[in-house]
Amino acid sequence: MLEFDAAQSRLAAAGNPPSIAEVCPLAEARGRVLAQTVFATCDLPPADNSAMDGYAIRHADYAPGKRLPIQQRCFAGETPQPLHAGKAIRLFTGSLIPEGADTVVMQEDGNENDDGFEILHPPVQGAHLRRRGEDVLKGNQLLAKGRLIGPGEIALLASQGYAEISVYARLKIGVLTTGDELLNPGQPRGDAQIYNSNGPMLTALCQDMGASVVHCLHAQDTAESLREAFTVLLADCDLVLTVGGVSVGEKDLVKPTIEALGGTLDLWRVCMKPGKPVALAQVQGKPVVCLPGNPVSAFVVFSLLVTPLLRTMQGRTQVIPAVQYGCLSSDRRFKENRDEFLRVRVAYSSRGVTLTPHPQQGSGIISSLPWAGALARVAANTEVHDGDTVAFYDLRHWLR
Ligand SMILES: Nc1nc2c(c(=O)[nH]1)N[C@H]1C(S)=C(S)[C@@H](COP(=O)(O)OP(=O)(O)OC[C@H]3O[C@@H](n4cnc5c(N)ncnc54)[C@H](O)[C@@H]3O)O[C@H]1N2
Ligand code: MOO
Repeated sequence: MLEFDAAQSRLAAAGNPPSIAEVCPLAEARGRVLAQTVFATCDLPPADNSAMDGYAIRHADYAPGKRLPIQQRCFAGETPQPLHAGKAIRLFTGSLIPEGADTVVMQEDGNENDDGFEILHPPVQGAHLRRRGEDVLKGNQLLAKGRLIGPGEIALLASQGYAEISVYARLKIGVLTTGDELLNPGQPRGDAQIYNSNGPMLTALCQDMGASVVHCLHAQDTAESLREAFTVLLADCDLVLTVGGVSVGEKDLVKPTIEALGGTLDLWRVCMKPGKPVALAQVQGKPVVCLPGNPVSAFVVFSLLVTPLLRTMQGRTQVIPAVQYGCLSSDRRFKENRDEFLRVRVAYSSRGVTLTPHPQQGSGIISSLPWAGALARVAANTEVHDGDTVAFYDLRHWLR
């Protein structure tokens, strides 16, 4: 059997980073991946400015009980006059600091009348100033190529005046489901049929990762139907994910079909539960990953084994998210001869992280999927019980 971590590294390396970049408006860049390292175009803030609504003074002008006449009222966006000795300039949060001023006094720390501003508490020199360049210096690196763009990255890029940005082309994925027992939601169902849930699930998982699902096809369990579907998927997509039909059953035709298309396929027995049968193929220069058909197995294999490959192919530099640790809370004991990935709920408290497993851990229990927030790992041949520390994979990190 192939160790779980070895399978994960092998899959992470099974595809190439993208070579095509495109220009994307910043407003549409969330979830895209930077194709260029970005540098600061200006100091940030671009000039010294006030962090408070208050008064700009020279610190040396302060004396208890003294009033400083107001020389100017200067709003954010206006240009202040140079500050005269013995005067104060009224300013607001974001107002530029006048030349000659070295301190801002908050309005709450004094009072203003027609004779000027009286300061009630001795001010600290340099207080409430936001210095030019204290955030970012012009020319410094802002964000590295390969970075996933989220709201924070967008804020930083916008603050530097970037209206558009170079990102990698979206990864194009094709999903292929197999099995004659399956039918699409919306159709009337016969007794021996079940609805295809893996197709919509994998589509949504890929979309959450920022990829584009170009096709989600269903093939009947015949060589011809499979070959037809593969031909379309390989022509239009960078990566193909198939689900079902790769284990040991008599109708498992995925492997021969891939071989007939000139591909090579390695069928792995990964030391993980759920998710033992996983195959990796290269067909016409494109990776094809075959996931086990049981819905939970497909979900777990996608989350932990396939997402690193997606991130590699998206050009992201961080392809394996962090693994965290928490304390198991369960009246059951767990022990398997494969590494077991339990669907758990995660609770954070001042005492630490608690992981509560779903009561049903079978690989067909679809109702556990919207319930779970993480996958907790129980090492093979190791018994764990209530209170034990185990590794867990938080799906908020692993599925983005
Ligand atoms: N004799 C053995 N039988 C099985 C073994 C084994 O080692 N020896 N492994 C079991 C494990 S573990 C898994 S996982 C499955 C994997 O089988 P396949 O990947 O070939 O998948 P299928 O047989 O096609 O389907 C399995 C199961 O999942 C349902 N399914 C498939 N596709 C969908 C879909 N799109 N939507 C909803 N449900 C789907 C399918 O109806 C089956 O119930 O093999 C075990 N058997
Ligand atoms: O590997 Mo199967 O995926 O245990 O259900």
